[in-house]
Amino acid sequence: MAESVSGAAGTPEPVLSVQNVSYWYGAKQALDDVSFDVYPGRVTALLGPNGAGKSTLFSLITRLFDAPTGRIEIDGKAAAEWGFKILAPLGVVFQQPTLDLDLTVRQNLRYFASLRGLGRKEADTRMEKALASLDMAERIGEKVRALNGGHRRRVEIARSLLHSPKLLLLDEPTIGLDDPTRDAIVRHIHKLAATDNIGVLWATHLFDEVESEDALVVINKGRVVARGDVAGIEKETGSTSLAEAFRRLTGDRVEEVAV
Ligand SMILES: Nc1ncnc2c1ncn2[C@@H]1O[C@H](COP(=O)(O)OP(=O)(O)OP(=O)(O)O)[C@@H](O)[C@H]1O
Repeated sequence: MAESVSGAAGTPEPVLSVQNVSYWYGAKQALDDVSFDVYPGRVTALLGPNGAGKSTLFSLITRLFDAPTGRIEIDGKAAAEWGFKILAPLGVVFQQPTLDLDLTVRQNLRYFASLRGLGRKEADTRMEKALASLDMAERIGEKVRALNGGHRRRVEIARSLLHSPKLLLLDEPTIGLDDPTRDAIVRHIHKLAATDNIGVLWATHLFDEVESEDALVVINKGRVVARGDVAGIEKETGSTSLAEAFRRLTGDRVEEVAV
């Protein structure tokens, strides 16, 4: 299998590098020798069915869990080198919403900004910009409880961007959203990756959220079963669509694919 999702001359350094990571919950192995890189300015889709190990991987990258084997580097440095600043380069949107429903959008974002050490003036400027880019500027004074699911997700995405992260981690961010809202979020994140040069790791089990220009890591039962670009993976699996490739790769007879 190729060693990285890209490899062309002039490729920038990865903003996230996951190298030979395995993880066990007691006797149950959740990840088995997982390796891949995420590059700035591009979305890397981490595609896998339920139970594949995507959330476990996110917990390791964000240091909720310690990886007993392998190495994870963010912006060229392992956790020990980052020390207490480990979360500085990371923006995270978890699967479960974490906004305070009884606070306004502004209060939620200000609270998070102060946790990240941003001053009030700078926080307000950044929050207005992030909300405007998500078409949410006029909702800033509303309580989160009054927003629908799609708008709450947009607020969470805006919050994850306040401190200008280099790496954005999204764990199934469109769960429970209708198709138009889902499409809008997918489009926005792709645009954001390119314009702000952010490396995005997007975990999903929905292959239609993957765009043709994305880097792709397919994970199944804790193992990376394909890694590369979408067209290459379709070709290597003898498939005419990503849906077909995904079915082949995550069916009972899983084979490794080098692209
Ligand atoms: N706390 C835990 N204790 C034991 N096994 C666990 C625990 N959490 C997850 N697992 C198992 O580890 C494997 C990977 O789970 P994980 O939640 O990382 O997958 P996932 O791809 O994120 O799936 P989902 O989208 O359903 O959350 C699964 O087999 C799951 O049952």
